[in-house]
Amino acid sequence: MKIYKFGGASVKNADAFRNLAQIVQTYGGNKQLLIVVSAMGKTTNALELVFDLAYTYKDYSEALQQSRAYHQEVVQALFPNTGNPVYEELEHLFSKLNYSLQNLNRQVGYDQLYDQTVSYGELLASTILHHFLQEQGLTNTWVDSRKYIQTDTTWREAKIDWDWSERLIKRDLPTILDEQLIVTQGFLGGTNNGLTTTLGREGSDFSGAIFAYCLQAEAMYIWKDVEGLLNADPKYFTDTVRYAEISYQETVEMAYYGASVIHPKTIKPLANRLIPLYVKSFLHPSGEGTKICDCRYQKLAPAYIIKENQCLISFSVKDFTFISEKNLGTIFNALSELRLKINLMQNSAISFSVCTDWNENRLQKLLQTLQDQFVIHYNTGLVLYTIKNYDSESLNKTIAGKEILLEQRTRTTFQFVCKQ
Ligand SMILES: Nc1ncnc2c1ncn2[C@@H]1O[C@H](COP(=O)(O)OP(=O)(O)O)[C@@H](O)[C@H]1O
Ligand SMILES: N[C@@H](CC(=O)OP(=O)(O)O)C(=O)O
Repeated sequence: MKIYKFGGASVKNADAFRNLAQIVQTYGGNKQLLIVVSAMGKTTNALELVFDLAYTYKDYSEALQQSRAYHQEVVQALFPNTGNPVYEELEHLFSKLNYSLQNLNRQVGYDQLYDQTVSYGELLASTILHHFLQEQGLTNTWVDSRKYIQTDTTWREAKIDWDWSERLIKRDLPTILDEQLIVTQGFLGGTNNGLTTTLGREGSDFSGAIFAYCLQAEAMYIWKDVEGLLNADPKYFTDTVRYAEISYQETVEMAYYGASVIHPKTIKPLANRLIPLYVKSFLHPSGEGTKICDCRYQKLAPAYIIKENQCLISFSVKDFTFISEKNLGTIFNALSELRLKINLMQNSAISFSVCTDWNENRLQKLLQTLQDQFVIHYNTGLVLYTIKNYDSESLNKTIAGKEILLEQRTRTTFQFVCKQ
């Protein structure tokens, strides 16, 4: 069996849904295929905004109505028969969402309520897709991924209970797949007492990999708006090269450094069971794409990765003693507690610097926690550049004209932080 994962761009409007159905029809077959779908377009961002307004007692009705109208417009274009059950299900989901926004139990905290809200994006998209494929003669079962991907309660970044999820998935899904397709949601998990969790932003690729791992799929395909895994993001670079084949290890490093085409957690479950991952274009589905697998090759074209919106924080001890392992332990603990991920770090005799994603709220908390022990300076509005498999040409071309605040290199990887 295979996994197909379609992200927000693949379901951003009615034509995108039609194109998706065509891909499933042509390449996917009518069984032994599990389809993971994300929220339509930028719906998750829109729901984040709705939730923020509701949580802070502001009027969210217009923002929610915009999202509702967006979904209604797509449904009206896809289902000329207004008697189709999708209409009622869409209304039901929006009523439930509105009800829960009106009755937020703020005592449980922001993050838990966030998950109960933004998860509607995937519930809506998968409901529409289920009915649309059904209409196209692609018989399928809508599966609630929250009942199968079991997690802890680390809201917004839930940790998977692999054994339990595998047992549940293996118990129910293969029998369905023997007969027909499955449509399910990316990004979502569930706790053992029935609450919704999310797996981290852009986490639908990871959901696909979880299903692939548990079902021991023969392959997973992620359908994107690019020709495959390229050596740079075409939004920033013009002369990109597609990798025809690339290793799990190389890909996981690219994703970790910030190549946003694949969620960093996607590779491990696939690599553990040697399941190949294909990155394919939903715009040119017959194109070769990229195969990510356990492979060896001579030399890859340099890969350029950009991570924007970075913050460089430096900690110095107050009494000119050296930065010790004990100091570092204190800093790491605080960063970990606040879920501030280190993208790059460097230490000197009396100071230690880290580059993290910019998050004002978390940074303020970090300052509160550590300012008694360290002198802390920070710069915001920065970019982290990484060149993997660099050579002098790629390096000189990239650093030209940039004001570098910090740089680091190994034999294969060159990284630097500079102003935006
Ligand atoms: N190395 C890369 N190769 C290809 N695309 C990349 C790369 N790095 C970043 N991207 C970006 O990833 C985007 C596709 O990923 P994403 O928008 O997350 O897809 P979706 O949300 O539809 O799953 C592309 O449009 C491209 O701009
Ligand atoms: N909809 C979620 C999950 C996701 O992975 O989306 P996409 O596959 O479109 O990146 C988000 O935007 O975070």
